[in-house]
Amino acid sequence: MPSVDVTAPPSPAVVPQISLRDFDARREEIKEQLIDAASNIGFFTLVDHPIPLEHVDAAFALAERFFDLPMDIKQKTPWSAKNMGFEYQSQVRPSTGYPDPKESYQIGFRLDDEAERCWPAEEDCRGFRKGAEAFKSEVRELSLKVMELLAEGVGLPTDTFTKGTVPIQPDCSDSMSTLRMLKYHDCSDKDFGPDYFRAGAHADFDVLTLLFQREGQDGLELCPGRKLSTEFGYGDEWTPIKVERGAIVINVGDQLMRWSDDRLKSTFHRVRCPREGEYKGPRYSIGFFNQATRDAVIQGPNKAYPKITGGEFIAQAMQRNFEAAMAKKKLQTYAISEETIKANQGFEASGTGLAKAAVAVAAA
Ligand SMILES: O=C(O)CCC(=O)C(=O)O
Ligand SMILES: [Fe+2]
Repeated sequence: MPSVDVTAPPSPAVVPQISLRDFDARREEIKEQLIDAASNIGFFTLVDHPIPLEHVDAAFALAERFFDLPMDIKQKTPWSAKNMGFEYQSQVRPSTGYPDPKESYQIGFRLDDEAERCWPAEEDCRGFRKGAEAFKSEVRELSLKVMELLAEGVGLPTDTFTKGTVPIQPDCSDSMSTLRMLKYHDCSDKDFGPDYFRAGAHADFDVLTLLFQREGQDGLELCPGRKLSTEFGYGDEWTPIKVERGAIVINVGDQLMRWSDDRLKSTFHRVRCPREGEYKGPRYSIGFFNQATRDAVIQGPNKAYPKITGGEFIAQAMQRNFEAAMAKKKLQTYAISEETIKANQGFEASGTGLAKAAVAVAAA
């Protein structure tokens, strides 16, 4: 009998590309392709979608305009626990134990005073709010289409995920969904070695993530969860997702995995640092995170898990992440700099709520 070599590394995953061409006529076919990709790998790219390239370029230009501002101006709109505002090197991943070397600015859907104060003043960043709002709406519009097909495909009412992420009208105060502009720091003249990541391995907490990347700024890699044979995939084979102009990378998050009774897979991914000979300048990306509203009740068609609200789900995920980050204490690979600690001072809350964890671990 032939023996099976269990030590052989798994073969790299193939990330399916799905075209939305002739959407109305091909709706059923596209639904099947989405379900197939989401069930088998949890990641796919979307092409022939309605978002014009110029709009994506304009959104990246806005992101650059914002991130180029002096730190004290950016800190006028600090991140709030409602998932909006600016943070700097404060997102600690349990897989690494150090904060991702990046900064980000998040835009939510809430319409209250707290949301209002998260916007940079017009005189600080001309045209930012108008442009970012327009892009956010456009991306949300597209994500609705995808989420409707995914809901039908797993046997739930069409509007389950769309109603459960951003209530359409009129009150969005419950929303945790967010458009997030990201800038990973310049790595020129630095050599971090193979164990240092721009974004440490993680799975997203949300329902569905849409990610825009820029050509020449690669680094995103994925490792489907079922192939993870070691903690966070160290030593496993990771599949790079090369940036392709116009293609949007989409992935299933943990909330959708639970909402589909684990049929759709939330897959581990990470952003590696550039290697010698590769472009080492900053990397920009823009993610749209469809997150369940605080009160949305998450339960799959076969009721494989008890009901949980979006709010409870996130609270539990944050707690797990916090504990894992504390347990990891891997800060020997990366000492939090004075600059980071100073930059985070005065923040009411920061990053994913894990900044305190970072500082606490640094002090331990
Ligand atoms: O910036 C990227 O390419 C990936 C970002 C990501 O995975 C995240 O923010 O959850
Ligand atoms: Fe992610």
